[in-house]
Amino acid sequence: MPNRNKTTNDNASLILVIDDEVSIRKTLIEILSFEGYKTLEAADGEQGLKIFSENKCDAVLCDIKMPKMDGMEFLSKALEIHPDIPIIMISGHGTIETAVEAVKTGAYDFISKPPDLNRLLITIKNALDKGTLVTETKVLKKRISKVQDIVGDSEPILKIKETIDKVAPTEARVLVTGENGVGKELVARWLHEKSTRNNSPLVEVNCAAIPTELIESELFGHEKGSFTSAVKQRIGKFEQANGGTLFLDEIGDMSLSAQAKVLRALQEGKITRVGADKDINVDVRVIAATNKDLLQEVEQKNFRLDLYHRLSVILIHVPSLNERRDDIPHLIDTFLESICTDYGIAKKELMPTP
Ligand SMILES: Nc1ncnc2c1ncn2[C@@H]1O[C@H](COP(=O)(O)OP(=O)(O)OP(=O)(O)O)[C@@H](O)[C@H]1O
Repeated sequence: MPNRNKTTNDNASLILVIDDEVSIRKTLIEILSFEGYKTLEAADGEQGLKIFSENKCDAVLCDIKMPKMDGMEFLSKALEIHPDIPIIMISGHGTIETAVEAVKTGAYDFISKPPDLNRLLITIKNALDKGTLVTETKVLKKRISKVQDIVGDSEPILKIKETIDKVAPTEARVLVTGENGVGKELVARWLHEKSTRNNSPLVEVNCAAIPTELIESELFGHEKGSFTSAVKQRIGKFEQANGGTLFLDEIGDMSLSAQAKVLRALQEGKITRVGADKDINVDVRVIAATNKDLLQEVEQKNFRLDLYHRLSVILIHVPSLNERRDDIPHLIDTFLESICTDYGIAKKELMPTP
């Protein structure tokens, strides 16, 4: 259990103190607790490593000379588990050179024994600030990073990647089919990313999520006053995607009247805002996706055959995981790693149930 001081709050940073000298360890714990930090303690590197790997520490203070596992060994093992958690070495007489070596290996800094209070607290504060910055940078990088990889090396996935590489740079429209969650949107994103349109926007419309009466205005925009709630002029998704790619997700759920207008936009490269009398030229590549069997929808007169032909110049079917079970371990591994990175914890391993 972490030691708690009455000024400690739940958001306080957790610091692990590893030192075999009880008096030094207790003093450090007392100072840190007094400053409002949460603390954990260990009497040697081995115990320290166990605690380190089981808890989400924010920083570590680690002595160099210790029984069982010394500070240097702890450092290299801890860096393998959590390379971003700052580790501050505590060096006694005769271990300064080793402490310098530790910093070269990856320790954040070192302080000398007996620790000077101000130097100790400043070093800890700087280390914690650095740790926070590293985590924030990682999260931000991930957020702005390009499209997530399509994970999997099953035959169908390799074939899909090959098709993406081949058709992305062309202007061909693509219809992506497959069950919910199989990665259709990911395929659409890669088609855009690898196209010459990738400096222009990829605009996404979930056709199933928009009420039928609003879909036309959503896609083509409207003029002020064209219907009761049209209080100002609005640009539609086709115009927003001009020069780029429009991803029409769940196209099988689009109303027949909207389908007719989308067909015209595809045939003529022109759209008309709802309530307007003039056409606007648009240069948009359309990628559509559906979990429905569109040809069956055509038979049932829910989907226009001419639109189907326009959209399905290239067909990419993404099979369900049930049909490509070999990809499951890769996906688990990827998601586990991504979640653990987000939470700043060591990567967990999943074992099959015995
Ligand atoms: N092969 C894959 N590699 C990596 N991530 C994947 C893969 N397949 C699916 N995902 C992830 O699963 C989630 C669902 O994928 P996505 O939205 O692309 O599926 P979808 O087929 O478009 O789903 P829906 O039919 O519900 O719109 C996303 O977070 C996506 O990144």
